[in-house]
Amino acid sequence: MLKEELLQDALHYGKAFVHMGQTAQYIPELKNVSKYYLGICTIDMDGNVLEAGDTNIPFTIQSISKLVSLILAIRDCGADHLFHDKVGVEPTGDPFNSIVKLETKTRPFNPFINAGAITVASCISGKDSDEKFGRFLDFIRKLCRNEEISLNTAVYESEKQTGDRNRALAYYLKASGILEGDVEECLDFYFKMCSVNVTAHDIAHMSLVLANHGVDPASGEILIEAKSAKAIRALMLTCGMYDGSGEFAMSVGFPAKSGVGGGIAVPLVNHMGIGVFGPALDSKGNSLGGIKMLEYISKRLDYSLF
Ligand SMILES: NC(=O)CC[C@H](N)C(=O)O
Repeated sequence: MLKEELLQDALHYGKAFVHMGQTAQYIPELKNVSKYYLGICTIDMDGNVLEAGDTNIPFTIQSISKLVSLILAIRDCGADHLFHDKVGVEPTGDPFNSIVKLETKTRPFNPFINAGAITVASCISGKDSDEKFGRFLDFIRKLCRNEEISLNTAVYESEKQTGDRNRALAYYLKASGILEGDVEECLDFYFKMCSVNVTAHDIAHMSLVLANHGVDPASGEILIEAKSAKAIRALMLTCGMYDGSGEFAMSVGFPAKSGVGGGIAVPLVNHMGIGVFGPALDSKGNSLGGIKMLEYISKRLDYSLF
């Protein structure tokens, strides 16, 4: 049984590693965040919340937003079209912002690397970036059960100003015929969705919905089709921690999705949702303290998918 004491122990364990990581250096606004924050929140199927550390500090969702945009894109253009014509479902073994495979393969390997997520963003319905982002916000507020979720304008502007690598990926995808529509509108939406402020508690709730096959256990509302929730959990396991996914599967054994803001979302099927925040990142862009806390919990509970 998971108890708050165990989360406190995990926090204590994770904190010992934080000094070895650093905040995302390529996004100026994220560079300035203190790397010493660390927190973990769990919510079970009955709505019981356990927390330790910095669970109410807002941070930008970054790549965890790729879960939300993927659900919307599946809804808007269908899983068959999306996974057949636009993005694959295979891990790359390359960093999240890599461009190297775009020339040899027609579609991005998976929806979680930046090239894949930018493609997915282009598949979401909406006449422009504002309309797409409005739909994104409505949906993430439901997934997190928090009406207050909003854009961190400073981070959005910082990303937009410095996102030339993402711009390069997007224009390459446009030239290959994978990305359709206006590239700048698509990128604007992508930068916005990555720059939404959330807390570890919000991420725990989103993970809970994924763990409960797409249904919000509190309201009974179906937010994600069960089939999509299953596909997304599978993709989280194989690609959610980028080129660190294999190691994470071995050491922790849970499906997870990280973001360079320091968040990790972990849905434990039929059990609970976990949300982690720790902005000190490892060399792959995953939360260092966050991974250590999850490793600790997985070992102490002897709970892993494998
Ligand atoms: N891994 C991440 O969280 C990357 C997201 C970030 N917004 C980027 O595009 O580079």
